[in-house]
Amino acid sequence: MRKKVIAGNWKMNKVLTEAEQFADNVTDKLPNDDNVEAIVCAPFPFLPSLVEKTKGSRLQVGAQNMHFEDSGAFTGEVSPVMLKDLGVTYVVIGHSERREHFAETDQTVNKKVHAAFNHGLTPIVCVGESLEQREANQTMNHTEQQIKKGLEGLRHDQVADTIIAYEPIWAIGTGKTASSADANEVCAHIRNVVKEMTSGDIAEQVVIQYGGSVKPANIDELLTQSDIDGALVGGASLEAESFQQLVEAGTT
Ligand SMILES: O=C[C@H](O)COP(=O)(O)O
Repeated sequence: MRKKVIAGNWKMNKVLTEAEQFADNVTDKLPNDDNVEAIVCAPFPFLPSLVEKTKGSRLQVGAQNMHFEDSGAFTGEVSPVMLKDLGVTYVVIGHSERREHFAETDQTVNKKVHAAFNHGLTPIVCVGESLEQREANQTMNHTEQQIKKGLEGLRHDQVADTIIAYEPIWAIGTGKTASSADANEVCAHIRNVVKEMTSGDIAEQVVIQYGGSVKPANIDELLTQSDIDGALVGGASLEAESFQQLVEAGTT
């Protein structure tokens, strides 16, 4: 059985004291269940403090982006070496907001995914279609291309360890969730693409999350779907109580 992975993506929210308060409220309340992984992907300035505060707890800490180079003249960027050195374990790569506002491409996603594995970080790779693409029936083809290009050149064991987040862009922060059946159909397609790229065994191991207006009220139904193994959650991950409820849902 694949474990459930519930990851909060705080995006550009909170100040340090709020981030620390969240950790203080959540760390000792998470379910003691190996079948669910709880991750919070926070802005860079909060990472050292969150890593410190979550030590020995079930809450893992992730970054929301990184550069693919180890070091160099890249003003304003953060490298995988820096994240690893801090004790960060996960990193979101290729979120649609980075693709839209910061010129992230499948090629940079691929370089970052390789860099993550080279430094012992687990990538959470985001894919998903726009409303226009969905209406033009391009959802399956678009997500397939994003997976093939984003994961190109990985060893099979690395593909197995990759977390894929399917996030239809039109469902992010809009309150519109894909129906659980529609979300599952795309996640199943993504698993099939992984199977074509690797093997049936590897495809069965890959964790595929759904993201887009997930909240405590709708997560149960999403997680009952055959190919949805967790959630990447923005807005509803910001409050400790709501995040905790989302993680609890992963235990059922
Ligand atoms: O990374 C998270 C997604 O962009 C979803 O955000 P949301 O839960 O606020 O819709």
